[in-house]
Amino acid sequence: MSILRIALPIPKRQLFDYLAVDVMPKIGARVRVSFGPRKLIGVVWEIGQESAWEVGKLKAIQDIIDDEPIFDETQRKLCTWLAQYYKHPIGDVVQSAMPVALRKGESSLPKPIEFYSATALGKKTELTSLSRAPKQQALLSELLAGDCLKAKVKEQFGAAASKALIDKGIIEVLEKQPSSISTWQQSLIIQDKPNANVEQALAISSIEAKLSEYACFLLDGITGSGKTEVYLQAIEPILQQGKQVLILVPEIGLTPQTVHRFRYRFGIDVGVLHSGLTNNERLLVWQKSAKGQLGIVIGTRSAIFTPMLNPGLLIVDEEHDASYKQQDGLRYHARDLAVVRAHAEQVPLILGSATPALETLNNALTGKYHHLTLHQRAGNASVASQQVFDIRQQPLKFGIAQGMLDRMKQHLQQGSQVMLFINRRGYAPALVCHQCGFVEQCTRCDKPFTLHNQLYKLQCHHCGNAKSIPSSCQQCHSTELTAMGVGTEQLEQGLTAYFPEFSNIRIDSDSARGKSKLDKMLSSINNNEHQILIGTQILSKGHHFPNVTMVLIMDVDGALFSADYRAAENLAQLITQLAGRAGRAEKPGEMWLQTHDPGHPLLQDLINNGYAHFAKYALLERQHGNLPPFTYQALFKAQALSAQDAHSFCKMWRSSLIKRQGVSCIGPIPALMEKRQGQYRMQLLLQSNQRSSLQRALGQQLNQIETLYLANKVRWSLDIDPQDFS
Ligand SMILES: Nc1ncnc2c1ncn2[C@@H]1O[C@H](COP(=O)(O)OP(=O)(O)OP(=O)(O)O)[C@@H](O)[C@H]1O
Ligand SMILES: [Zn+2]
Repeated sequence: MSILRIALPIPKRQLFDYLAVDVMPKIGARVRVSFGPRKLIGVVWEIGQESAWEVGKLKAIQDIIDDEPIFDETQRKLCTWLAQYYKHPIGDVVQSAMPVALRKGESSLPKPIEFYSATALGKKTELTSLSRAPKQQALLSELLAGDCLKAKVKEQFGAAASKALIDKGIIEVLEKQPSSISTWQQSLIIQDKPNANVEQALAISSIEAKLSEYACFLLDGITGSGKTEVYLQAIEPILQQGKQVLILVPEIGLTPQTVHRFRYRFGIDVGVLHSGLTNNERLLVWQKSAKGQLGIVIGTRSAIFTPMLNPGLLIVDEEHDASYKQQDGLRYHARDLAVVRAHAEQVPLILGSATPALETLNNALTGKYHHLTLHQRAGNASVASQQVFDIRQQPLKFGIAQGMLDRMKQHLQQGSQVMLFINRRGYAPALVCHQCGFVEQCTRCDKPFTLHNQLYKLQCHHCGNAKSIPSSCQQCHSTELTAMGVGTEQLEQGLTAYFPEFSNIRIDSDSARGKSKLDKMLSSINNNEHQILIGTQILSKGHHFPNVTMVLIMDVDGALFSADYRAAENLAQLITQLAGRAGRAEKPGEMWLQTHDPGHPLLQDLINNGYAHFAKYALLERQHGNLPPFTYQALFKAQALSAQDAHSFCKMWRSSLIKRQGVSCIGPIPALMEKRQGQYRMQLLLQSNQRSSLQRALGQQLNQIETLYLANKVRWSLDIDPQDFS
């Protein structure tokens, strides 16, 4: 008898056996089953002849949702790899790989697509009669030239204009079946393609030589060197063959400008996937891509799961970016999964960055990846100069030294924009009592509260805990409470008063909440509406602001003394990316870095010799220190209300590990952030020179972990290739 092995959304590392009724579902299709008192949606993962359970007691599935598989063979391979490599329950992996709408049981078949069309009345309507409603007039004029997608109309003309015309009976909504829509292959064009420079041309031809097989390229090009142009020209022959391209970008790099560049060059619709979409919008891109109806799909991390009928090429832009690693649940790295996927699909993969991750760079230097380099800025731009500014013993105004304010003034007066980077949002990182020195702390995390003057609140940036600003000190009751340190809000306030003639804009996760808000802010910068740009990480990468000539990094000294071995790499990437925002067009640019430690070897090396030089030495250091990428790590984390419980749990787990030669285990030790949200956090770090030994040591014993004493008091997780030790 055939047994269906089904991946169910249950946190167990196993498949569940069921029987079919009448019709056999296909492997990779969704089915509904009852599981205890619950009804669940699962995916048929295997069909076998035997079961470890008594066949007579197996339940039959309730019904079949998909006639055709929604997971093809490659996707199933990827999920199986993810479950094995990250030691994660297969059912949960399969859930992560599916759009939310499919998890909920929605049909996987595309819905009819809605269009606006001019009615008979509309066709007779004079455009001039709408001259007092310019948006309606423009919309009707567009529709008189041909029908238009509902979503596109909403984006271009707004919902009000279309509603008004519908109410007047001038336009109507029509439905068409997706199959009747012309394919993108027919509308493919090549528009405004610049001539590649020599380095770009070399990179493009190396990629073109491997278009029909697996090959991984590191496109290692300095900021502004025209990596995106290399992607565009490398994609061209792929699209001309009718094949599809999947492009991953970091969370903060997916701007309308990026999408526009691809859409404009090829004149085709581009599928876009990001966290701001509704479940149905996501599903639609997924369906279209699976049916081959999209030539290009661009998206953030989870877009790596998008199925493609005719895959041709994968690209991971800014491959070093931390947002590619998921930090909860299935802790996968989308860049690494892209390598596995490219291999499974036998297509090439391009990893692009001005500041490659040391892992990736090592793979390129050892010949595992093809190393393509771009050393020069594209067009007429020159590389920005980089300097440190010694702020020891200098009075600071809202965190800035006078010398730097003078420098800013020169740039501003020449009509350029100046960008300031500060990694602390809010008004000030702490509120201190001037009398007794007491610092207001979050009791759940034992860390200082950040002062937010605009919200009139103290907020914990680790757990979100907030309270109103106290009027007196808890300890000595003095009312002299002072803000210590500088955050984005204070900087904005200070600069507004100091440079009243120039407009400034603050971009951080407080001010730019919501996708469209950030997009608006970015275009207002490009329109030169603001001269001073103040921002956190959000401003650091991927943006092309041609008029920025000076970048000032306020303070990164904290990162120079971090306990995390990746801190140096991350800091070097941040500084290089920030410097890369200056002087991207005709006007030359400069980057200044304020520091109390101007002679610090890392800063000196970076500034004098550049990222590539820094990275080579950092790799040597990692090698001597026996650290990744020369060793492989897994981090076991446990947290509980009592530090003792978390500690004991780690110890128990440690003793259950399969002893293997060459695998070391450090801990239990407290996490870098020992307490968070009222929970004490302990860690065990496993390390080995061989990936396979580490994988084997982790073995199967995770299955038994739930049976450990304390399992109900401790929350635990396992992070393979951890990036974050906090
Ligand atoms: N061959 C070329 N000729 C003329 N202009 C070019 C060429 N290649 C790229 N450019 C222009 O140079 C600018 C920078 O290119 P692009 O954005 O592709 O660089 P990038 O390497 O992706 O940048 P970053 O990594 O800093 O985000 C863009 O305005 C682009 O249009
Ligand atoms: Zn907190």
